[in-house]
Amino acid sequence: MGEPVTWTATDAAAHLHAPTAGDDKYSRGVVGVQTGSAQYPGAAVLGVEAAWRTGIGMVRYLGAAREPVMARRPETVTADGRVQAWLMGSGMDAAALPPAVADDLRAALAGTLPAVVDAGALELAVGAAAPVVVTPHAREHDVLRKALGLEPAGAGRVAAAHETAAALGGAVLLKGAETIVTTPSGWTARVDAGTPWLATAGTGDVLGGVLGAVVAGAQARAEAEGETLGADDLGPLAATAAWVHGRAGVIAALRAGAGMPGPITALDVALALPEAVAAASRH
Ligand SMILES: NC(=O)C1=CN([C@@H]2O[C@H](COP(=O)(O)OP(=O)(O)OC[C@H]3O[C@@H](n4cnc5c(N)ncnc54)[C@H](OP(=O)(O)O)[C@@H]3O)[C@@H](O)[C@H]2O)[C@@H](O)CC1
Ligand SMILES: Nc1ncnc2c1ncn2[C@@H]1O[C@H](COP(=O)(O)OP(=O)(O)O)[C@@H](O)[C@H]1O
Repeated sequence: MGEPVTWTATDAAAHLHAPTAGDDKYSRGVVGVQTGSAQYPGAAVLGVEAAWRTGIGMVRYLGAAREPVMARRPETVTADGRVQAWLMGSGMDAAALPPAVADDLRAALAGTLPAVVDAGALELAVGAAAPVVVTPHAREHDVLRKALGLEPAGAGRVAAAHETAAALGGAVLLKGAETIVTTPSGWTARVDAGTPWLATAGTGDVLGGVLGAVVAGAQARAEAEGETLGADDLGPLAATAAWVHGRAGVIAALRAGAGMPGPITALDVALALPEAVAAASRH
C-alpha cells in the first residue's frame, strides 16, 4: 500500500469536467440508478437529487421508488436504456431484497460498466466482474469484510480498507469523519473536507449520487476515447466525490447557520452540491 495522499480541491478539480460546446446529454454520461425500496424510498430521492446536482447528462432511475423520485425530479428518465455507470444499493436492505431486484443488481455487476455499490447491495459486490467502488460505513465495512473472509476492521482504518480493496478487487470508500479511499493496487487517499454536521440520516445516500454522477461522466469520456474504466481508476473519482460531498456539507451548514455552522439535512447537502462543484473548479 502506498503512502496515503490528502485529497485537495485541486485534485478534485482535475476530475470534474464542465460541459463544452461539443457536449450533449449523452456525451456527458448517463447514470443508471437502482436504489430505494418501499422501506426506504427517501434514499432513492436523495441519491437522484445528488446525481443531478453534481452535473450529469441524464439520470435513469430503475428502482422501486419511482413515484417519490419523479415527484421531486421530473427530469429523471425511468425507461430502460443505455447507461455509462450504475449506482445501486442505497435504501435497500440486504436481508429483504426482492429476488427480481437482486437479479437485476447481479446482472449489472456481471457486466463491464463501473458500479457504485452501497448499503444493501454491498455483499453482492463480492465476486463482481464489473469494476466496483463500494461505499460502506464502519459497520457495513465489517459486514463486507466478513463476506470476504476477513476479520473485523479494528482501529487501523487505512490498512483495513486497503485489505478489503485487495480482497474484493474493487475500490473502497470507507465513510466516517475522515473518509478513506483505496484501490486494489494500493493507491490510497484521505479526504477530510467535511463537517461533523454531516452525521445525519441520508448524507451517505447523497454521497452515492455524487459518486454515481462522477463515475458516469468519467466513463462517458473514457468510452469516447475507446477506453473503459477499471477498479483502480475509480479511486481518484471516489476521493473527488467525497471532497465535493464534504464541501457541500460545509456550504450547507454555513448557510443553515447564517455564516456559522448550523444543523443540516441530507437534502440541504444535495442542494449545496453545485456550489461545491464550482468551488473545486476555481482551483
Ligand atoms: N431516508 C432514507 O430513506 C434513509 C435510508 N437509509 C438507508 O437505510 C438503510 C440502512 O442504513 P443504516 O446504515 O442506517 O443501517 P441501520 O440498519 O439503520 O443501522 C444498523 C446499525 O448499524 C450501525 N451503524 C449505522 N450507521 C453507522 C455508521 N455510520 N458507522 C458505524 N456504524 C453504524 C448502528 O449500530 P450500533 O453502532 O448502534 O451498534 C446501527 O444500529 C440503508 O439502505 C440506507 O441507505 C439511511 O441512509 C438513512 C436515510
Ligand atoms: N462526524 C462526521 N464528520 C464528518 N463527516 C461525517 C461524520 N459522520 C458521518 N459523516 C459523513 O456523513 C455520511 C454518512 O453516511 P452513512 O453513514 O452512509 O449515512 P446514511 O446511511 O444515513 O446515509 C458519510 O459521507 C460520512 O463520511
